[in-house]
Amino acid sequence: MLLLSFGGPEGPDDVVPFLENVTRGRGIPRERLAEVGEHYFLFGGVSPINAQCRTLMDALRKDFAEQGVELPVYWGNRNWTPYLTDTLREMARDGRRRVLTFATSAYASYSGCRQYRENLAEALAAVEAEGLRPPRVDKLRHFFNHPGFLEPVTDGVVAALEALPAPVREGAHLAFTTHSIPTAAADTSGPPGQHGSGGAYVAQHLDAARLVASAVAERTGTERPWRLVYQSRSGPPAVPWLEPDICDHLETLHAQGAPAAVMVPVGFVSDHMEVLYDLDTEATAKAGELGLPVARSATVGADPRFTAAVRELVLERAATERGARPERCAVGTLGPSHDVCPVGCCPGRTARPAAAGADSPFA
Ligand SMILES: CC1=C(CCC(=O)O)c2cc3nc(cc4[nH]c(cc5[nH]c(cc1n2)c(C)c5CCC(=O)O)c(CCC(=O)O)c4C)C(CCC(=O)O)=C3C
Ligand SMILES: [Fe+2]
Repeated sequence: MLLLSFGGPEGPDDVVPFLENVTRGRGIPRERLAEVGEHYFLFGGVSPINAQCRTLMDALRKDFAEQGVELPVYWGNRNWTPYLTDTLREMARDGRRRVLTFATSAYASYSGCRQYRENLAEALAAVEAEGLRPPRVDKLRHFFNHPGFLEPVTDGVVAALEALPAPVREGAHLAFTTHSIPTAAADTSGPPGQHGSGGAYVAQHLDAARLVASAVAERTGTERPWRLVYQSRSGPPAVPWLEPDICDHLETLHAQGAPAAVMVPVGFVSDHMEVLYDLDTEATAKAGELGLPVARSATVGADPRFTAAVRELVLERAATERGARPERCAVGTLGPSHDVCPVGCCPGRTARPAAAGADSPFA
């Protein structure tokens, strides 16, 4: 198995080269880069994401060992060490012929799916160019609607509600947040023509948020108003991105007389920089100015239910690859996502080779 993640800087000297890796060819304004660099410097130039991946990898190895699943776990990142290409080279040298990728991104979209597949294709091409035989690479289906993901998220929301002062707890609103992306990218996310405006990206987030909101209502005996909102917007101001931003939403809630809010980072699997800065620092400061009590719920991290879900997805896919028809666990209205991204799924602005999909140039 290949644990594939975003990567993040591990010290002040890493910050600028990391940001250059992330934004190469992406048309991000210089001011935005300088600003995001400051977010990292505020935390000593260290993103927690790599440590979180190490913890997740250890937890997966432990889960697999305990459940008798003999499957070596490797880890590679798209934008920082350990780089994906180095990991795939190591896997090829170790004689691995088939690689199942688990990407730490739960939802469809160019940024959350195809970009990972493009980076896999680049890495495979690099390994092949070195004279090594590239392994066949597959990718696990999206896990946003797997109960092993949603249950720990729900627990986090219940705990965050308990952290709010008792008098405002009952009336607290739930603000589900995810990474904003250009509306054009959202609209075309997922298989072509399957979802309306907002595409699979918005539809999947709405399904996950609705499921968590109703599970929280069941657990606490109180129905709370909820909304899907966005964070971490980047790109030139003239390009429309998904809105409203979490900070604007907090202002709206305050103006409407909401007594409190829980910010639920349902778009992310660990408390990385987007969560630590954009929610815990920026949005929390905004709420402080407004005098609106807020709490931020935990991400799944290495919760045992989440590692068990990954194992189930691995075994399910292995069974499918052997020609069986395993049960494909999913809750909500959308059903289990496809195993193999069809041609044209989550297109980018320019056509580039992508591995682990129906249009992969690799076997
Ligand atoms: C959908 C999505 C996810 C969730 C899915 C997934 O997890 O993959 C995600 C995750 C992450 N994004 C991250 C960091 C960054 N994302 C950036 C820029 C961008 N993200 C985008 C989208 C997403 N991003 C987009 C459309 C851009 C604009 C540029 C472009 O079109 O490519 C930039 C550049 C500066 C800026 O513009 O903000 C940075 C530094 C980190 C690491 C955090 C850490 O270090 O702890 C993580 C996990
Ligand atoms: Fe991002």
